[in-house]
Amino acid sequence: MTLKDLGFNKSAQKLISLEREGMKVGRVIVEHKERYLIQTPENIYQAEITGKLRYSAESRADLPAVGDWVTFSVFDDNAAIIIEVMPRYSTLERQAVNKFGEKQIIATNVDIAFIMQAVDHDFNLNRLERYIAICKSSYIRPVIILSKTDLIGQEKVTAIIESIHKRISNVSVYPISNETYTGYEELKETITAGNTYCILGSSGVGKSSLANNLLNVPKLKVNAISNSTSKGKHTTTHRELMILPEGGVLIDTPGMRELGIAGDSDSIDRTFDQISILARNCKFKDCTHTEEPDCAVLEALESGGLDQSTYENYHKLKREQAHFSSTVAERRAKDKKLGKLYKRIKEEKDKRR
Ligand SMILES: Nc1nc2c(ncn2[C@@H]2O[C@H](COP(=O)(O)OP(=O)(O)OP(=O)(O)O)[C@@H](O)[C@H]2O)c(=O)[nH]1
Ligand SMILES: [Zn+2]
Repeated sequence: MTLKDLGFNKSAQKLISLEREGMKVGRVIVEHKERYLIQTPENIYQAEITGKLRYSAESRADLPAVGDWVTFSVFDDNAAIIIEVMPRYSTLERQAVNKFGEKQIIATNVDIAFIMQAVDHDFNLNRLERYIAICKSSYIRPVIILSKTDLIGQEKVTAIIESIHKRISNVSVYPISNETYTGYEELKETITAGNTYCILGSSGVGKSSLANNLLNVPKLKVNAISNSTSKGKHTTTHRELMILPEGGVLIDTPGMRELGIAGDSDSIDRTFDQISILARNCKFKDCTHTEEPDCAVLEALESGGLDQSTYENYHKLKREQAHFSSTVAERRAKDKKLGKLYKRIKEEKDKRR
């Protein structure tokens, strides 16, 4: 195995130097309560972080996450201490439920996300757009996978693909069936060594089935593994970062199951290409496309050149975004105010001495 097999590609090379004297470089494959498994081409290490790293971390985001490249040193046998988390070229995160609106990292250094929707009742263009927005704000390339094509006719599949292309540009769509393996050849051709992948989508769309099929895990074996882990055995078999047999790395963490919007508002604009192109012709540069005169977006909406649902989804995402960023901004402002207050109190004290 080489570092490339573990996903060390050009994007990583740009940020990460491997010249670390006396230290090892590896990739985090499991994170659980500040305990980690690190994989190198030769070995897997159980690791903790240095006290320095813990205390200098300003938030959870500064601690290692699955997908991170880290430097570490080894003391007896397989025990290791993580010294440094290397810079990330992409970060998949979600708005955590914690009170500060702090983002929670789901995985890092992911190149491509397979956004999965089933062609039966799960199919929903707004939700697709939402996932694409998440990917773009995370610097991850989205690819759409339509699953369960065995449940409907080819004509309907074609119609769904057309409806996607009408709303969403520059994203490839792969129709597959996990039952009949239809579409797998085309999909596998896009998977290349050195890249890291993840699968996003609602519950029940077939994410585990896809992962198992890509990993060539026989169905029976999946059950055997989950049985042994539920008995509380030490779970070295449990990995959240796996190497695909034909090359490429797949990350599957529990956090991927539920995602919200947590990104910059630009990413939404980038997703809604059509709207941003129209917006260039709005009279006002800061047009919100809601009530302004000479708004090119509203005009397109009226003339039918812009889909009503695209327009509504755009505003919905913007609102969520605004809500999210205001909580973070408010917190920052509060911290700043507190900081000033502490400083003033200290100054007053010093004066009195
Ligand atoms: N007919 C059909 N059924 C499928 C296909 N893919 C998955 N299923 C079935 O759909 C159900 C859910 O599949 P999973 O792979 O567990 O879906 P998931 O997205 O991992 O679901 P969560 O674990 O809840 O997130 C299972 O009963 C699968 O057998 C498919 O392509 N065609
Ligand atoms: Zn406008």
